[in-house]
Amino acid sequence: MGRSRSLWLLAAGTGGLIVLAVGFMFLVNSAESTARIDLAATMASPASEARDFFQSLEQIHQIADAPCSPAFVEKLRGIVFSSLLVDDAAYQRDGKTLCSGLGMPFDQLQLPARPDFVAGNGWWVWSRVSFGARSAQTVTVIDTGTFLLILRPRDDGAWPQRPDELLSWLRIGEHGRTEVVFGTDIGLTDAQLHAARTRWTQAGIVVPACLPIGWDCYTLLVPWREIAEQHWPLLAACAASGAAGGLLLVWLAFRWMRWRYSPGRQIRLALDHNEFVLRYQPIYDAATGRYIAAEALLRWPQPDGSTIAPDRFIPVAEEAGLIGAVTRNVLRLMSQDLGAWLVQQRDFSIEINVSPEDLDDPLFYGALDEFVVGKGILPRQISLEITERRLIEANAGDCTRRLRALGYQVLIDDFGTGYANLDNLDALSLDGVKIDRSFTVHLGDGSARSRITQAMIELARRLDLDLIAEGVETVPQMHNLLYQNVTHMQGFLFAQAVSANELQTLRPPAIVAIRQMQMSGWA
Ligand SMILES: Nc1nc2c(ncn2[C@@H]2O[C@@H]3COP(=O)(O)O[C@H]4[C@@H](O)[C@H](n5cnc6c(=O)[nH]c(N)nc65)O[C@@H]4COP(=O)(O)O[C@H]3[C@H]2O)c(=O)[nH]1
Repeated sequence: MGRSRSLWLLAAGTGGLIVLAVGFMFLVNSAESTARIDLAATMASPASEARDFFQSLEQIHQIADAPCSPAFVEKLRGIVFSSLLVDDAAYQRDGKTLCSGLGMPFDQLQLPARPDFVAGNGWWVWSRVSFGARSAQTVTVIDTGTFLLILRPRDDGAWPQRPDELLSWLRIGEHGRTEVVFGTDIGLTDAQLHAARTRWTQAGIVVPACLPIGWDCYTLLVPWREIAEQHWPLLAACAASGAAGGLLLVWLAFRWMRWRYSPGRQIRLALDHNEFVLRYQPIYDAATGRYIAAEALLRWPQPDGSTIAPDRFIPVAEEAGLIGAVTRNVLRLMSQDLGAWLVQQRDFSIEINVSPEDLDDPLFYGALDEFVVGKGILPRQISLEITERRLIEANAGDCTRRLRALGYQVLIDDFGTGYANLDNLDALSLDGVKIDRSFTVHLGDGSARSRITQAMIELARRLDLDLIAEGVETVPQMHNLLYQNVTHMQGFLFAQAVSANELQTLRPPAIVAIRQMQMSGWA
């Protein structure tokens, strides 16, 4: 996945979550403001009722006429008429009602002997009192000592029964101050209320609201269900985008983890940290009795002292598109290790494994210029080995011709394992072939493979190709090769892959020297 695509997906995922968060904040905000408006509206009604009540009471107290005189009753009636809350008011002395604004028969009031409760200033309050004659209607009666006031029942008929409930609607303060308190407080402290901070609880959003000076603060619980019901389309959209964003991010995180710990990335890091090293396996020329070349073989040392073989990481590098970088790294290491030495040893060459992808990669040609020509190494001192099957698949004739024109040698690696026929080999323009170990191992054992090897050697010779036998492990194998005039050999019989320093001081093993003497008769 491309980097810019990942960034887009990351942005989309984060965007989804932001939409969810913003949408959710919006919902909460809207629920909050709705709740505050509701609160204010709910407050306004009992507050105005309370104000109306006290205003009426004050006006009654201010009537200067003689109690129950026609003028007094006239004024009382006027006050009662203009009040929304007070149904009637009566003057009483020594527990007896003497007159009332509307002339209501107060003796028909069925007031129980004990009031429902006594307010802070000593007023007696009866709630849900009914008239004897009109029992259907219930009212609240407040006895202030001098006056009796009949309060109209609320529209919803919900006059509370208990003093604390009544107080929750209409509290008569000690100094005549009107306070309205709702019973919705669900456990906020005064400090919390005054900070007016919205709280999220399991049940819903708790919205605190305080009325202007002198008024108490209230809380209102807006249940989640209510919020969801009111804003479900927005909620659904937010939830969908949030879920999509979340999934996208989880998926991206998963991909990132896979990338982070992928073998491809480990190889990239190993290249960046210069962790790879080269070992060189010498190639022996039985005709001259000397090592004439060496194959550069990559190794990946691990912190625990072990080494990862190229068979394991080269295919991964190819799959991850890193083989070009690996090959350039090999060229760099080789020129570092042996550049100066190769300038002294003009007859010695190094074989480098390259991948068909390298052949039309301009960076590869740049690396050849930099690490071969640029270090004074002659191009003919470098042989480029390409696996037979891959070379045919890549149809790389033009590239091999170009490389040979530049002076490099081109060899087919693992010859015999692919399907090169005469035409292929001719079209590829090669310098030589390396007989694969799987054939060398059967040399001289009379098997079909052994006969095929003979045929391959014949074929290469007819095409005038150099021959190198890989994987020579035993003296009979060496004999057999010499018998067939194959003199260039590579294998554990001669040497394993060694460091650059060891390569420069390596002597052919004794067994080879002895056999070489015998061989000189056959060659
Ligand atoms: N049993 C046995 N094995 C022998 C004998 N003589 C040589 N070998 C092993 O055979 C392999 C020869 O290299 P290859 O065929 O090019 O096969 C190489 C080559 O295809 C690839 N490779 C190694 N280095 C590079 C590199 O730098 N670039 C690329 N693209 N491929 C590389 O990895 C393969 C394996 O490399 P190595 O593990 O180093 O294994 C080497 C070498 O150690 C022998 O007598 N007996």
